[in-house]
This record gives sequence, C-alpha cells and structure tokens, in this order.
Amino acid sequence: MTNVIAIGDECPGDRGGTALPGASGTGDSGVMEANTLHSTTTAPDPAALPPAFSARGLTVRYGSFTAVDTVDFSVRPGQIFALLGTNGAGKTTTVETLLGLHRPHGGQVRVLGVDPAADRRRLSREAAVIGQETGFAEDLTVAETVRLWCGLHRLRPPSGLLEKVGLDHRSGIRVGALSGGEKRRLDLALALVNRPKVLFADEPTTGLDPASRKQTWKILRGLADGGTAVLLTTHYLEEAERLADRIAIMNAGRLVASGTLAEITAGLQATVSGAVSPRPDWRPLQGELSGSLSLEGKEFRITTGALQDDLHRLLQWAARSGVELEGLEARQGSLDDLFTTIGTHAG
Ligand SMILES: Nc1ncnc2c1ncn2[C@@H]1O[C@H](COP(=O)(O)OP(=O)(O)OP(=O)(O)O)[C@@H](O)[C@H]1O
Repeated sequence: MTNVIAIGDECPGDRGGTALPGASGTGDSGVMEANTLHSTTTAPDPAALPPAFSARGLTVRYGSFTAVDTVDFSVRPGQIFALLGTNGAGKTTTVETLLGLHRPHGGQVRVLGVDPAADRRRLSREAAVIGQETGFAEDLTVAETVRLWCGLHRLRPPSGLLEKVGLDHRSGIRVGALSGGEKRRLDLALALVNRPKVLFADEPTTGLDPASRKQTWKILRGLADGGTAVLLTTHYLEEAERLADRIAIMNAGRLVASGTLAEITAGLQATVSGAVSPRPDWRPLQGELSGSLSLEGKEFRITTGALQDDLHRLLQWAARSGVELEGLEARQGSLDDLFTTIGTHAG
C-alpha cells in the first residue's frame, strides 16, 4: 500500500514534524506541503545523476533453483524502466530484492545508494510501491484512508489529488466497496502524495479500463518528469513501448535484451503485408526486393531489413502492373516481434 488524500481536507496530523523527502515546504502549521501534481521543474540530465536503483550481477536462488541469474541494470532519477518477461522469468524476485525482501546470493542491488535489505527504514520514506495487492483497511472510506495516510506522514494533500486519479466522486465510499481498478487508482493517488524518489509499479494498469490506463500513464510520466525513478513491470507491451525510457526483458532468470525501445528492436526485421486480387505476376518484384516475399492465397508478406526501399519497390511495381494493394500495412520490428524472436510469450 502507498497513500491517499481528500481534496481540501485538513490532515489530522497537522502538528508539524519530520521533513519528508519530496515535500516542497512547510505550511503555517508546520505541516509539509505535498508536491503539486503538475511539476514544472525541468529535470536535470539523467546521465549526470547517480543511479536511483541498480543491480550488479544479481543472482537469487530458491534452494538450488536459480530464479535470477547475474542480472545487471542501472536506472537514474527521472527514468521509467520497464521490466518485462514471461511468467516465472524472475521479475517479481528481482523487484522483491530491490525492496529488501531477499538478500542476493550473488552480486548486489542498491536503491538510492543503500542496500535495501539493510536500510529498509530509509527506503520506506523515499520509495513507494504500488502493487497487485493493496493493503487498505476495507472499512475506511476513501477520504478516511486519505486522512489516515496524511496523518501518518504529516503531509498536506496536493490539491486535486482524487480528481487526478478519477476518484473524487468516490471519496465517501468504503474502500471495500471499490472496484479492483478503483483500488489501484487509490494506491496510485497515495503514491503521489509525497512524491517518492523511487516508485516500484507492479502491473499498475492491470484491470483498468482504457481511459484509466491512459490516465495512469500520464501520472507515471509526470512523476518521472519530476525526477522519480520508476520501475514498471507489465505484461502490456504497448504500455512499455509508450511509457518506458528503457526496457529490459527477462527470460528464465536472465536479461535477454536491455536498452531503449529503438536499441532493442534495431536488429529486427520490418514487415510489409497486405492482399491483392486477382493473383498478379510477382516475379519482377521478387527480383528487386532486398527482403523476402511470402505468399498465402491472396495475402502477401515482405520481411525486410530495408523497409523504406522495399516499400517503395512494392508501390512502384503495383503502379506499373496495375495491381491494387488491399489492407497495406508496413511496420518496423516491435517488442512483440522481439518476444517471438527470443522464444518468450508476453502473457
Ligand atoms: N518462494 C519460492 N520458492 C521457490 N521457487 C520460487 C519462489 N518464488 C518464486 N519461485 C520461482 O522462481 C521463478 C521466478 O519467479 P518470479 O515470481 O520472480 O517470476 P515472475 O517473472 O515475476 O513471474 P510472473 O510474471 O508469473 O509474476 C519461478 O520459476 C518461480 O516458480
């Protein structure tokens, strides 16, 4: 569980107190003003900053079974890092190790410069988790949950918090009566209150409708733009493609691809596909293409490392031959193709 707030509510804990990382200042009562939801701060160049979290040669075993095998990554403030893979690939074990729940059997992890297994107290203030399981008390209302969190952390709510996650109309509803998607949004709202330096987002959009999913993407992007380093696990490849600054794919405990979307898909073949009728003479085109042409009934597919050139040749051949191309689609290699290539399935 992370946190929440009711807009305009006074915090029961308005007694002043410990300055929390991420808070922007103190009000008259000494209560920390939580960050505004829309940061206008220009993030510094991430390359110049020390990693927010990292793994070096990380190896974790359950008995004799190696679940995570010499995994390396390093993520800087302001970056969204998507960790993808098949069921059982080792993602959860990796995240749990970053949370300090496992001690590595080999290598090390660091979160904000510390060993999370040794310094969980510091991380509990500076890192937040939004997960598949929420820890909310079912009998409290959304507003009460917000006030409880606010009191615990002596923070004033950012204005518009519940509107931001689309829960303003549910503030008087018991948490136990919220839908699964609404609980996820409450979880996300709480994570916004003290703007963590690191956010571990474990499948944050599973079960959300398309509009809520996009809203969550916007919020995660906003957090990252304000300097939060985000670890995102997801089975939605489109989510990783749209959101992540860097992507890593795990398979059977190992990282099999890592980099920006462009880097990890750079070596993949592009495809051009469509249909034609009646069946034309393909031979002149086949002689010109740098890629390969496959035919099935009236459908064709060109697989190529030279998309632009081969698309041009296809269109010229069609114009010369009087062939009408139906449902023409041209696309670069995608994450989906990469999963297929490495023999994994995104689930
Ligand atoms: N407590 C445990 N004891 C023994 N084996 C475990 C334990 N927890 C996980 N494993 C095994 O470790 C491997 C990695 O599991 P993990 O949960 O990290 O994978 P994952 O990538 O998160 O999968 P999913 O997408 O299904 O959540 C799996 O083969 C799993 O069965």
